[in-house]
Amino acid sequence: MDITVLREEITSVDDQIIRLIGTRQQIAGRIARVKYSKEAPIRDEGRRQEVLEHAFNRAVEEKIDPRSVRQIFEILIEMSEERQHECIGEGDLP
Ligand SMILES: C=C(O[C@@H]1C=C(C(=O)O)C=C[C@H]1O)C(=O)O
Repeated sequence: MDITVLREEITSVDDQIIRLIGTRQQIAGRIARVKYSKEAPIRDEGRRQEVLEHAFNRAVEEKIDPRSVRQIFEILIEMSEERQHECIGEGDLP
């Protein structure tokens, strides 16, 4: 198999991952508005742990390194909390 074709496959998967991250961020923005209307804090430690545990367990099932997957999800959660702060006008991104 030609490496160029395989790299095109990887690029296609990367594009899907980025699109899904965008979708996750949009949903986070909608959650921010619900929290704002209820005066609830953006960070929910219990839910964070639930998301991280779910990602870890799914990675185990998929036979991919669960610790690395967990790290990726820690970054995704940070990004979504940042987005939520932006949505309710508390962000500090430039
Ligand atoms: C999206 C939420 O807000 C925050 C972000 C989370 C996430 O990105 O998965 C999880 C918990 C919260 O700290 C939520 O509360 O569900």
